[in-house]
Amino acid sequence: MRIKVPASSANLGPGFDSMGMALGLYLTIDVLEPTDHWVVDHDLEQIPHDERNMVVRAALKVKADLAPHHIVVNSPIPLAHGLGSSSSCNVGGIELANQIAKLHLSAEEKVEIASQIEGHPDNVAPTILGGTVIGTSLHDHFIAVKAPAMPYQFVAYVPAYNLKTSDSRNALPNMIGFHEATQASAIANTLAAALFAQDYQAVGELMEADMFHEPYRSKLVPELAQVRAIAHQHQALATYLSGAGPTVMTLLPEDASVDEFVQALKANGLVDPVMVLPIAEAGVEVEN
Ligand SMILES: Nc1ncnc2c1ncn2[C@@H]1O[C@H](COP(=O)(O)OP(=O)(O)O)[C@@H](O)[C@H]1O
Ligand SMILES: N[C@@H](CCOP(=O)(O)O)C(=O)O
Repeated sequence: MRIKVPASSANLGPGFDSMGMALGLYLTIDVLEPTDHWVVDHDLEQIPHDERNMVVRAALKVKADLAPHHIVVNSPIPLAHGLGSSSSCNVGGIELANQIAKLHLSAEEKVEIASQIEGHPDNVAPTILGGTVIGTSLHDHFIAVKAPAMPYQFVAYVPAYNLKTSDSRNALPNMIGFHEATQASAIANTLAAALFAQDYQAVGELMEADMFHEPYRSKLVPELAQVRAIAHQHQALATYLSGAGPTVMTLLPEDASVDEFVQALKANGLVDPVMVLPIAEAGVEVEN
C-alpha cells in the first residue's frame, strides 16, 4: 500500500491560520511488512528512523497500540521551508493509522485530528481535502469551504535557509490593537469573498495586504519584499510568504514567462531554487 500526501502553501497572505492550498509535490509512505518495532526508511539527515519519526508519532496519536510496520518515506518537500512538510507527515501518519487499523475515518475527522496535532488547520485542511481551502475550528469542530482554483502559475522561490514554523511563529506579537485587528480581519474577509467571486484584480491587491504576520516576519525573510518588487515588473498577480516561510510564492498569469521572471530574480542576486507547483485538486490518497 502507498499513501500519497501533497505539500501545501498556507496563509495566502491575510488568511493567516485559515487559508491554504494543496500543491502537486508529494510525500509518499510505502507500507511494507509488520514488524516487532517501527522501522522508517528515508534519506533525510537527523530525522529518526523509528517511533520517534513524525509520521509514526502522528499515527500513534490516532491509535497508541497501532501494530508496528516497516515503512518507506520519500519526500521532495523541503523541510522547514513553508511548504507544509510537517503537515504532510502528520496527515500521512493519520492515514497510516486509518489504513492499518481500518478505522474508516472521515475527511472531517482527519482534519480535526490533524488540526489538533499541527495547532492550525490551514496546511492540513487542503492536504486532506485538496485544492484551495478556507476554514476554522469552531465549538470543537472544523468548518472548511473549498474555493475555486486560481488560474495562475504558482512560482515558489525557495531560499536555501531553514525557518522552523515554531521559530517563525515566535516572531509574531501576542496581541494587536482592536482597530488593527478589525482592519486585518476585513482584508482577509474581502480576500475570501474575492476568491469565491473570482475577482482576481481584488485578490491580487488583498493578498499583498496582510497585517497579521508578514509585517513581523519580513525581517526574517528579506526575500519577500525583494521578490514582490521584481514580480510586480513581471505581470505577477501577487506575492506572499508561503506558510511561515522562507518560501516566497508568486502568482504569475498562465501566459507569463516563468523563465523571464527567474532570470530577473537571478539578475537581482536571488539565485536560490525556483519551483513551479500546480495546485493539487486531490488531498491525501491511498494506492493499493
Ligand atoms: N519527511 C519527513 N520525515 C520526518 N519528519 C519530517 C519530514 N518532513 C518534515 N519533518 C519534520 O517537520 C519539521 C519541519 O516542520 P515545520 O517547522 O513546521 O516546517 P514546514 O514549514 O516544512 O512545515 C522537520 O524539522 C521535521 O521534524
Ligand atoms: N499559518 C501557519 C502556516 C505554517 O505553514 P508551514 O508550511 O510553514 O508549516 C503560520 O503562518 O505559522
